[in-house]
This record gives sequence, C-alpha cells and structure tokens, in this order.
Amino acid sequence: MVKPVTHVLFDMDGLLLNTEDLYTVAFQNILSPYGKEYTFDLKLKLMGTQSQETARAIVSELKLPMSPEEFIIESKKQFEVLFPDSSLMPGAKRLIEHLHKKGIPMGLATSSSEESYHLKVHKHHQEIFSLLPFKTFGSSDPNVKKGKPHPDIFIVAASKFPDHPKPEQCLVFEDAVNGVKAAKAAGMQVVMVPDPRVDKSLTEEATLVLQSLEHFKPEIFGLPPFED
Ligand SMILES: O=c1[nH]cc([C@@H]2O[C@H](COP(=O)(O)O)[C@@H](O)[C@H]2O)c(=O)[nH]1
Ligand SMILES: [Mg+2]
Repeated sequence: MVKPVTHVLFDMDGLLLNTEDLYTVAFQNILSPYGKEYTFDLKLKLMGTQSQETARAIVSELKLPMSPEEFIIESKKQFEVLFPDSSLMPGAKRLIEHLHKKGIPMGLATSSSEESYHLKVHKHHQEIFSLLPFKTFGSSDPNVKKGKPHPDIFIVAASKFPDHPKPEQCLVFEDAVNGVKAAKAAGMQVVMVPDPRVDKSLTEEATLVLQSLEHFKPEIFGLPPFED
C-alpha cells in the first residue's frame, strides 16, 4: 500500500545523472590493459557502495595486480576526465523544479564523495542541485558508517531536514538495488528507476518501479501534481 509523504530524498548516480554509465567506462578503462571485464553482475553488487569498498571489491574479485589505493588513484584520473560532462537523466530537472516550486523539502543522499559530487555537478548542473539544499555524501560523511544496502545514509539524510520527519514521511528515489534495500531498511518508501538490465526479481522490494522519472505522478504519494 502506498502512503502519502511530505519529504523527498534523491540518489544521484544513475538516478539524477547518467554517471552510472560513466563509472562503467571509467572502470573498464582501468581494467582493459589487464584483459579484465567490468561485468554488469559485478557492477550490480557495487552500485551504491562507498568508494573504498568499491575499490577493494574490484581488486579482489578480478584479482588485479594493484592495491585498492592504487585503484582509487587510477579511478580519480578517469573521473576527472569523464564526470564533468555528465548529463541529467530524463525527467530529473522537471521533477526537481516542480517539487521545489511547491515547497516540498528535498535532499540528496549519494554514496559518492563530496569531491566526486563537485566533479559531476560543478560544470553543468549547479543550478538544479542547488534546489536540493540538504546533502549527504556517503563516502565522505563520518556519520554514514556503512554504505548502501545499509540504512545509515538515508537516516543521516533525513535528520538534516530542519523539521526532522519520520522515516515514513520520506520518499526515496533510487536506481540501484542496494539503494532500494537501504531505503527500505531505513523505513522509507522507494520509487525505483532501475537500469533496464536489472532483473525484475531484484526490483520487488521497491514501492513503485518506473522506466523513467518522466513517468512519475507525484499525487500517488500525496505530493502536488504536475500542472502542465
Ligand atoms: O559501477 C559502479 N557504480 C557506482 C559505484 C559506487 O556507487 C557510488 C554511487 O552511489 P549512489 O548511486 O548512491 O550515488 C559511487 O561512489 C561508487 O563508489 C560502484 O561501486 N560501481
Ligand atoms: Mg544510484
């Protein structure tokens, strides 16, 4: 059953920005010289995790001849080239602008670091992200002890709203299976917009599954409807 909400929390990578595709390119660029492949199965396990965890898992799963620290250094070089030209996902701008106009409190709950956030947002997307005033960076925030699928990030993100909403008042938007699990574990409802390669059986925990943010109808969750 769907219940009305008052506050909204957005994931970033793969939900608001096309940066999941860019992570795939970045990691594959590092792996190709070693003849290794960043498969979607491995990606699925890592989407939404904290960056240290990501590096450790890739190095160990693919038996790379480098340390996780070296992998992080190589990743940063790739990110500096790829992230500044990230694009907004379809429907993201319209939805955020609409909820802002209607005075709905909104926050960002991304597992990426603050440094990585700036690379992704600084050049093209500052205006739209300024409409999400309450931001939590899971790989930089000491209060986020464990990455998604653990609930920490959404609990910390909700605590930043000045009126301290209860978890059931918050609606989370996520693309990743780990993100949906994290939001549910925090006691929140979740709209999932998964990568089309995600098996349907892995989307069942979400409150609602959409192909695109463009299909979201705010009134389903008691939020003001679009007027155009
Ligand atoms: O292919 C991947 N994409 C994304 C991640 C991780 O997911 C985080 C982004 O998560 P979110 O969707 O919560 O912003 C990144 O910081 C990165 O560590 C990953 O490990 N592998
Ligand atoms: Mg995501």
